[in-house]
Amino acid sequence: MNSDPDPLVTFDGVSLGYGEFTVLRGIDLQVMPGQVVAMMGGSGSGKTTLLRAVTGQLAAQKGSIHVFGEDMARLDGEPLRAVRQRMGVLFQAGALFTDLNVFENVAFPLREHTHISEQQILERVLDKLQAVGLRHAAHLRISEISGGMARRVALARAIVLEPELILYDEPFAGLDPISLGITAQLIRTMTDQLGCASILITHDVAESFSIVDQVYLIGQGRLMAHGTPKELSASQDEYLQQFLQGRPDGPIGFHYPLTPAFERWLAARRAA
Ligand SMILES: Nc1ncnc2c1ncn2[C@@H]1O[C@H](COP(=O)(O)OP(=O)(O)OP(=O)(O)O)[C@@H](O)[C@H]1O
Repeated sequence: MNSDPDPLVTFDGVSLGYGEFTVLRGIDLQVMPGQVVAMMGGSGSGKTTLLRAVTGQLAAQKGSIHVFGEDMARLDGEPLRAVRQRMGVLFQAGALFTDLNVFENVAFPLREHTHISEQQILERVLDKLQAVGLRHAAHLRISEISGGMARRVALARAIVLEPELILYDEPFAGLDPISLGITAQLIRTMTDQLGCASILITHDVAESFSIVDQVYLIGQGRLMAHGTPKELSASQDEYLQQFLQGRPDGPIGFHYPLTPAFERWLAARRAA
């Protein structure tokens, strides 16, 4: 009997981009149940683009993407919605509803997507708020909580449907060192408690390396490195070391790449 679990996400030779612009080429990756995986790379390297491909907002230009065993290129309408419902997504801004209190914000997906009773909603929401340390803040208005607390409410909302996969877009951005450490630990414990997998986009090497199982580093339009934090830290690769140490000079470029679209725009401007 083969007891290996199936991957939740598989990219096989994937190219991604917008129109004629290809951002990433030849991406192979796998996310297994129980794993926390970091997608890292410089600004504009394509991390958010990768996340959009996982949610099915962006189709592969080449190669194949499977999520929960489903070929994303073949899904739309109701089957695509069903796949998305198995994911929790935590966007950078968090986007809480300011006219609802903490409890109602977290209850929102349950009211939208399930038919469970008010009593069950109450228990489920309090349980998730407990997990992020905010059970006793359930009654507060969004204007009454801090930015760091708002992130945790957004996290509780992202997990309230008990997803099999959670996607985090820069969960550490703008957090003070303590909130940052708490958020990182929460991502790890949420993943372990729910038995799901988590993918996080981040620039934060120290914090993410302390909690993730796998790191994918993208740059120069491709996958530059992949491995455990320990493997990557031990690598002698110049690009990787520049990224990990945050050095300004090295093979990582600062300039946005030249594209035919820019050349056409400039030619038109000059001709005007
Ligand atoms: N909707 C879009 N249409 C066209 N180009 C886009 C679109 N979204 C992103 N891009 C381009 O794709 C490239 C990758 O962008 P992406 O947002 O994935 O980068 P990122 O790694 O998440 O960056 P950052 O860390 O700065 O948020 C950039 O060059 C960007 O200009």
